[in-house]
Amino acid sequence: MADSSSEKITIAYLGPQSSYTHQATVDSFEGSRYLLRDEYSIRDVFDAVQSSTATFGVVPFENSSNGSVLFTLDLLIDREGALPDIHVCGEAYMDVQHCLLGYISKSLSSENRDLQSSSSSGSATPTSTKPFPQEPRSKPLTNLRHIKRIYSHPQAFGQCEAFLSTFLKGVERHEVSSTSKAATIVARNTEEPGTEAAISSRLAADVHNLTVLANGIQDVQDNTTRFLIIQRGPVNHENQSLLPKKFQILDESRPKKKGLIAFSIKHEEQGALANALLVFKKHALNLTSINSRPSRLRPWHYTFLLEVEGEKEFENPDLLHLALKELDTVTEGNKWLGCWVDRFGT
Ligand SMILES: O=C(O)C(=O)C[C@]1(C(=O)O)C=C[C@@H](O)C=C1
Repeated sequence: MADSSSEKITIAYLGPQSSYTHQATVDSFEGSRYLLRDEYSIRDVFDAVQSSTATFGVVPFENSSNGSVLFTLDLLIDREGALPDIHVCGEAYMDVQHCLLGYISKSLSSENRDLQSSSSSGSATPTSTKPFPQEPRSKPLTNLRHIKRIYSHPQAFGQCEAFLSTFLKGVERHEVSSTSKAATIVARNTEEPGTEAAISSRLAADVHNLTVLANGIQDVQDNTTRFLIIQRGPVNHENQSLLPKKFQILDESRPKKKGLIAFSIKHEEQGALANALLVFKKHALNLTSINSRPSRLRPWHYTFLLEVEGEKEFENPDLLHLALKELDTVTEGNKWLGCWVDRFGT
């Protein structure tokens, strides 16, 4: 699995540099034996690992306040069969504190002592669908009246709703491939500086020379994103040595392991989903999350992505094999998508 072109082990991540995924990758793969390479999209990270141009990939998986990253779920489900060898071999958690980045408008700088824009009272506006809207956690550090467009990753927009609907209500939103991509777009617009802003990290402000117009703008203080590390081929004891020690499945300091499996069921059969879930109960694999995505085989038919945790099954491939064989009898099809060390709380 080592890259033939060099001695280094290539890690592909969702870039450009200073994305949250980049920061999670730097934290996970320390040391000179790793070469970190940014990719344009989550799909590109999967493709790089599937085609072995990278040994491992790092992608966002879910956020504690805004839920699953659908792009990643869909690529794991792999409806077109283009990513048959992708397996998850690790996870990483990162605290995500979003900032609004841009430029302070020169024409409004004299008004900046009045920190709230005149069009905002600083309170979220009640609507019929949200009669008691959440109040924003932070206030702008400067006047935001000059901002006409905001760029960010869809996940980040979802995590900053209260701030946006209070201080940047009605401002055009542009979804881009990552928060750091958003920062590069804003930094490159030299024609109308000040009219664009990005939701991105403090690190991105430093890297792209942007001003922090507001910080901590996410809806909840404790905002964590979980990232997955992916590799080509199944996770087994032999191919663990390329991973940093903290991710190696035999590291006894963290005995709890997690696993991921995709399956579909015959929806028309009564109890089909319950029967599939019972297999995991029987084999002492505790279910920790379940996601469903349209299978696109027929309308209203779903593929389920199930995350399980346990100890002995992962240590013993025969026991796991037994559980999967049993699952074969109650599902329409299933795929084991890897297992890894539980790193929650590290
Ligand atoms: O855009 C980035 O910086 C990313 O790394 C992606 C991503 C995500 O998809 O969840 C990662 C962390 C934050 O939750 C927001 C965006």
